[in-house]
Amino acid sequence: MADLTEELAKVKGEEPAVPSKDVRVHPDPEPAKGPLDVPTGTPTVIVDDLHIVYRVYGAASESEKGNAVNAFMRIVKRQGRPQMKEVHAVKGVSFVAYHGDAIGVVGRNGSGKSTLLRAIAGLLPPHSGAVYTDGQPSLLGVNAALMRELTGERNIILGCYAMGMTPAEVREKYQEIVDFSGIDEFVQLPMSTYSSGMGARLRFAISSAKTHDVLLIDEALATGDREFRKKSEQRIRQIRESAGTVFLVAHDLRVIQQTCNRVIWLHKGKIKMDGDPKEVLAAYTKG
Ligand SMILES: Nc1ncnc2c1ncn2[C@@H]1O[C@H](COP(=O)(O)OP(=O)(O)OP(=O)(O)O)[C@@H](O)[C@H]1O
Repeated sequence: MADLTEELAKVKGEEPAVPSKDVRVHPDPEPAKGPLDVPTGTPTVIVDDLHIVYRVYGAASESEKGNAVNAFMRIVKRQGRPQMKEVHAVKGVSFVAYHGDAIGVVGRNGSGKSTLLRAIAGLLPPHSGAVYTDGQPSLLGVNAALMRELTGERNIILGCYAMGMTPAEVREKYQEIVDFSGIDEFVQLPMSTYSSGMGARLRFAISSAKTHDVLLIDEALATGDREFRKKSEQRIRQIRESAGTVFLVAHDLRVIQQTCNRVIWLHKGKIKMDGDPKEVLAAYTKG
């Protein structure tokens, strides 16, 4: 900890302030009734007829895929492979998320879940349509991008700064992050020595140490063990209770069932179902 204090003092050049609490003001006047009540607050995320299209340059089009004649003709005609392929990953998705919502996003591989989350985080521009958010959305694993060659300790400090915390807040949260991640003495070692599960746990611990308006979690809990999953679910509930909004992509439907009050089922880039977790997950598992 002495190391950390020095680090902080060096960076800021100031005396530690009284630990500050993360004070947030929400326009939602309605108090949360309980951890799993369906909220009726004000919207935090509005997705309006969103379309996301990836452009892949140099990709083979359907008609020339694996076709030796086409490849030969291209060589004869001295054509390179200038084709541009478009992947229409999200096709006209619309929904509104509210304060206190924890929304599970399910769907088969390639159905557009990660693309949707990245678009809500503002990392992908809409081809058409729009995403409106109240507050800063944070995509877990990107906003707190960690550096493999640095120690866990330094990554915690940098990750917290990257999320906009003050030195006082970093100092206040540091031990809690280490304890939550369960990486113990590994915190002093470079992240390159961590297992993927340890890295994922540290990322989740850092990202969720801050109260987020909109927290987007993409499969980040998948590599954790049972105990860590339980802790993470508890943490997600806390975020919900403080009236943040959580989006959770997970292939493990139990995690979604236990954490979310609403589920969106994406199928080939479109919403197939949006509603109560029990109903949506029952329909999804049926086929
Ligand atoms: N960077 C990219 N460039 C081109 N196409 C992409 C890119 N990322 C994703 N895609 C395509 O967009 C579609 C949706 O992908 P996406 O990763 O959002 O699906 P997903 O539901 O999250 O899948 P998974 O469950 O496998 O993680 C897929 O057809 C995928 O091939």
